[in-house]
Amino acid sequence: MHIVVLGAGALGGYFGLRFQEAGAKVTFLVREQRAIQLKEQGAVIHSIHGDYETHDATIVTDPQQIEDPEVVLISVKGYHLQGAMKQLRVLVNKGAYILPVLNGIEHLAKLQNELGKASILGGLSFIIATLNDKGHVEHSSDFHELIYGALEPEQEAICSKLDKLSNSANMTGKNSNNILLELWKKYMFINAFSGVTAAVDLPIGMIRQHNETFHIMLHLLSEMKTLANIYDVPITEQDVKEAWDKLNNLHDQATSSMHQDRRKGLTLELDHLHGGALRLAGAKGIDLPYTRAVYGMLQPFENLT
Ligand SMILES: NC(=O)C1=CN([C@@H]2O[C@H](COP(=O)(O)OP(=O)(O)OC[C@H]3O[C@@H](n4cnc5c(N)ncnc54)[C@H](OP(=O)(O)O)[C@@H]3O)[C@@H](O)[C@H]2O)C=CC1
Ligand SMILES: CC(C)(CO)C(=O)C(=O)O
Repeated sequence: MHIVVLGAGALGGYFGLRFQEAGAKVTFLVREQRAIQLKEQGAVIHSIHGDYETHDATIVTDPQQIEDPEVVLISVKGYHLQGAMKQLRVLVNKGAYILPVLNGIEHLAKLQNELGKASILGGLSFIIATLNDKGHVEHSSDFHELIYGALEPEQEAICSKLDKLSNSANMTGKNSNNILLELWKKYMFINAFSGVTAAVDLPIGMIRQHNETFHIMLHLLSEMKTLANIYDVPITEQDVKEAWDKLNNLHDQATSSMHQDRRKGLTLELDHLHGGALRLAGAKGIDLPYTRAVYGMLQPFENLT
């Protein structure tokens, strides 16, 4: 199977290399600086599930060079999605399906509108990974789950093929028959987890020691449930409870990619995540006060670079 990874950062680097390790053909479509770094430093995963390293990854900067792409795993940050659209269009025209694994929800409609519904699969991931100063992937969670699923019936065959590959790789793969619901559950979770960890600049363990602070996460979960329900996505109280249990059980040092970005002074995905939720709420005439407050607290840190 030929997988193209567009956005060979923490997430794309991790899953792309796991696919390569499992024997798939993988092409990393990157920008110039990242191409230089990957060629100089190698493509490397450090992980509690086993390290992997290669110095002969296929790295290209021009999508025209890619032949017979089957699935494009796109793992850029929300604020870079529009900039990648031209490259994606070239790959769709060559017959590829697009598997976005960004957090959030707004990107799905954007991709479907620009590239057509038939080409866009649903996808998300549970993993805690970041790039170190050599551009190597540092994976620190015991989970490394990639979830994908058909948004249109004719996409089921490619999802099955991807599932077979994922299940032979060093990762947890899941072919979901309700990927939209999974996406919204993840969106609910991430807005609570990333919002508070990034706003107070602390990992989950310290937050749990302060009841009032920790409970802001519960309010955020609840607002995201309300929003999902307004959009006819049947997130239940049980789903909120499961997300809350998860927040209670993460290891003390666990934190969000948005918080890691804040620590590094990088641009935050704030507009894509919390901003997106506020836009969706506004379109239905409701407000999300906790989400708005977290959004306001994080805005000064959104674009420091
Ligand atoms: N990291 C994590 O643990 C998790 C992240 N996520 C989500 O996954 C998504 C990606 O996050 P993450 O991997 O952490 O982000 P990173 O910043 O580590 O990686 C994003 C990569 O995208 C590249 N990129 C941006 N635009 C383009 C382009 N036009 N062409 C080629 N490459 C491009 C960047 O390259 P360049 O170096 O050129 O800027 C960068 O390497 C986000 O939506 C995040 O919320 C979800 C679950 C967990
Ligand atoms: C919550 C987590 C760590 C799960 O994958 C995540 O998606 C993120 O921080 O971006």
